[in-house]
Amino acid sequence: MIEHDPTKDLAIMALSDAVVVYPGSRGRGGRMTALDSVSLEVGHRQTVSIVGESGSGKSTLGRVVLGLQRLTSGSVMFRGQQLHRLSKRERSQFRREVQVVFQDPGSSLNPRKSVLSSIGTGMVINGVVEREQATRRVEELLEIVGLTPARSFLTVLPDELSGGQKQRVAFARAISLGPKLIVADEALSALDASLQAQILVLMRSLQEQLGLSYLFISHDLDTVAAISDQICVMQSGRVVERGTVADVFDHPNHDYTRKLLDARLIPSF
Ligand SMILES: Nc1ncnc2c1ncn2[C@@H]1O[C@H](COP(=O)(O)OP(=O)(O)OP(=O)(O)O)[C@@H](O)[C@H]1O
Repeated sequence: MIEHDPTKDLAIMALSDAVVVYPGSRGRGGRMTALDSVSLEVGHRQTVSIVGESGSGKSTLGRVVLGLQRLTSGSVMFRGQQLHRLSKRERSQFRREVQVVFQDPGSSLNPRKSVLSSIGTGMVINGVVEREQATRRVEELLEIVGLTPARSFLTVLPDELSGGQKQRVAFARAISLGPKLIVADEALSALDASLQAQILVLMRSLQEQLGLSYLFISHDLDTVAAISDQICVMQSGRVVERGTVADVFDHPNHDYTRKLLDARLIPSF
């Protein structure tokens, strides 16, 4: 008989009335409420997108979910447990299971480290593979993210890769520790439209193959529409609208959402 695993029913990540107040906003003095009573859940194999203009609190939310920013009040739960109360063992599980891909892989990949080292070192340190198996496993990961022939990429340095290839390496590294959730913080924003489409295809395929969830942070409604199960629209630290792609695009309730939707119809020159 297959035993029921109760942790499977819990959201991977759940924020409840999350508030982050920065003590002084950069250079201007005074307090800045970057997150204001934000509640949201990311379920298994779900993509929840956070969209909003610059300064709306998206990256702060991403940092909270990654355990890099403490809440002023409210709670953040990882698999049903308060993030700041995890035991040492649970915290290391959290660090493996929640990964991030940033906008600029050029800055998150060490320019002096080969692709093999960038991906393999973390796996060996975290005990995911033995050192002797690392090369073979990195080759498998490179194949999964579409960098083939994988062997030809092992000794390559980040500067020798195109923007799209760097982002594929960033995803290979993110999946190397067996994550449940990837925070993609403007992960497509530095790419042109055709590369964005390719990375979106990759993200969906990784989601299907590995059962991943995504917290997808973006200012671009078009990429958000292509991948989301749920969209949260943020303004001034608050979630002002949430719903499926159809809800938000076809029946926006909030003026700010309508403004974002209208803005994307204006061609940029
Ligand atoms: N460490 C900090 N100290 C003080 N204020 C901060 C800090 N980090 C962010 N802020 C402020 O908090 C607000 C939210 O910032 P945040 O970076 O989360 O927004 P964002 O939507 O991700 O914007 P962007 O897309 O420009 O990164 C902004 O007004 C920002 O200036």
